[in-house]
Amino acid sequence: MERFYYAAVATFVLLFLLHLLLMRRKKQQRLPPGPRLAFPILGHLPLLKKPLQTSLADLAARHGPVVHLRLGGRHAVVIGSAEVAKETFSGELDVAIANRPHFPSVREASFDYSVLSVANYGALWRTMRRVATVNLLSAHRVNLMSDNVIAREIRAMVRRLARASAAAPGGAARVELKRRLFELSHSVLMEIMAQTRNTYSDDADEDMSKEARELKEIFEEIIPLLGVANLWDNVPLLRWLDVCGVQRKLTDALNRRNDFVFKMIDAERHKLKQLERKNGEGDVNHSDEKTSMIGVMLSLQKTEPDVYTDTFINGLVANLLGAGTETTSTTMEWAMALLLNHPAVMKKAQEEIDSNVGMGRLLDKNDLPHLPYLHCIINETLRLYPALPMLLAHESSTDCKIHGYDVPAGSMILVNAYAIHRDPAIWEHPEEFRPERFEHGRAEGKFMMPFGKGRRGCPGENLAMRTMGLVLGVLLQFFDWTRIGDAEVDMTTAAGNVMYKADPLEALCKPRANMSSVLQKI
Ligand code: HEM
Repeated sequence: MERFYYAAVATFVLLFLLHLLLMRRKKQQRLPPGPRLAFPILGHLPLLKKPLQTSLADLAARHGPVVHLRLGGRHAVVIGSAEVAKETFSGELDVAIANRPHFPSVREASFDYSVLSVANYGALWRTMRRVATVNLLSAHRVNLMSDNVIAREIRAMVRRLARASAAAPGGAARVELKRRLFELSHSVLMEIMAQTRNTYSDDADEDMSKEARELKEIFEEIIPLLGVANLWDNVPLLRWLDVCGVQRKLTDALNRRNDFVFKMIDAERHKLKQLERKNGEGDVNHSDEKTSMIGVMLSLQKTEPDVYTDTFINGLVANLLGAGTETTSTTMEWAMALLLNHPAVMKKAQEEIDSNVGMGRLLDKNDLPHLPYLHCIINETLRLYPALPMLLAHESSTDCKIHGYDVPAGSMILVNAYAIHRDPAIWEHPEEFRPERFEHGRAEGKFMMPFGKGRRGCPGENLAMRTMGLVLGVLLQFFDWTRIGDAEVDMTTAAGNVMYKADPLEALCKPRANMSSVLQKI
């Protein structure tokens, strides 16, 4: 009994000393400044308004370029200036903040955090990143894809728009640009992943292959559920009670997504086997333009089956489709909205295309380097409306220092790209759409980060820039676009991780008179 008594006292004293040590360490820490008022359990969460990027920009205006918050039980550090962002994404600090925060809803959607965009910095992430950047999204593969997969989808879109215009009164069709651009981006990525149009010999005039449409519908179910699940990420009670059956619905939709992608992998495997039987195994080139991304990964599976499992392939396919579709289509939607509100800019871009490409053929990838003004329009759109205004959240794996402040291990790092791109100290008239600010290298040295920076920066930048250049270029080359009615397009942003336009964009589209002969041939 006496022994038990001494052991209990010793444990108590030890715990007390440990507590004192931790408190002392905490006092010694120099955390970044932040709001004093914090709520029990929720911390500063109730102070954050939507959209998050403007609410956090307001906090930065009060507390400075590095702000400390408590979000639920986590430390969070918000970076709001180009200078601090540059420092954060370089050298050792870039490594120290290269993890991703883990949330229960993300775990459900990501095979236990084993997909590229949410995996922690480590061996698995490195393998996925290498496969994505070297084998799937490299400049070489993007070049190969531009002439076939991407060009084919763009031609189909031009044909559909021309038909819709021909059938419309006055030859000008009312077009839901948001939906069209989303479907085009999704379809391009689906074709890159699995070439479903070829496999299932769909009518090339259909908006999307049967598979692309089905997967799009599953994604459309999952995304709002993840939005609702954000709440239970911070309030576990809601998760345990499974309010409104969100958990059940999410699990069901994710299972269907996984089954669907596994079926796509099987179909691609079957296609490759047939090809190998026909041509002899050694004679099938897995890196040519005809091989889909799934095909490339299946060839890697042959040499390293333990690494490139079907689950690995499934995770990467779902991740790239999810990460690439909304971002690319939303950026193009913003670009078209800006052009509709600035007809002189649209005209200047059309004149550039007419004089460099001519009127006898469809613009292609080789024309893009000769269309600098189009490039300026895309850059200016990315500056004003970065699709991921807060990037993706990072997490520090060790204690580190940002801008002289202590950042404890496990802190969430949020970077306000939206605020950085609109900093009046760097950009003249930052709220205005002025593509000319990028002309003749005028913006050289000015810091922008629409694709993030450092190790976790976007691996799809090449593909996104190529797709956006080709799609916007062709839309301007073939059609005149006008607003519906006299009012300016409303540029209000919706709340969310992706910066959507609150009102889906619609416009009137009419084939340009001098392009009719080329239109017949497409
Ligand atoms: C305009 C289009 C796009 C924009 C603005 C964009 C932007 C971004 C940003 C800001 C990040 C986060 C960077 C960070 O956390 O520091 C990111 C990550 C990522 N993006 Fe993109 N992206 C675009 C298109 C694409 C495309 C087409 C793909 C692939 C098909 C893609 C795949 C990814 C992946 C896999 C990640 C996670 C990388 C990692 O965690 O290592 N993105 N993107």
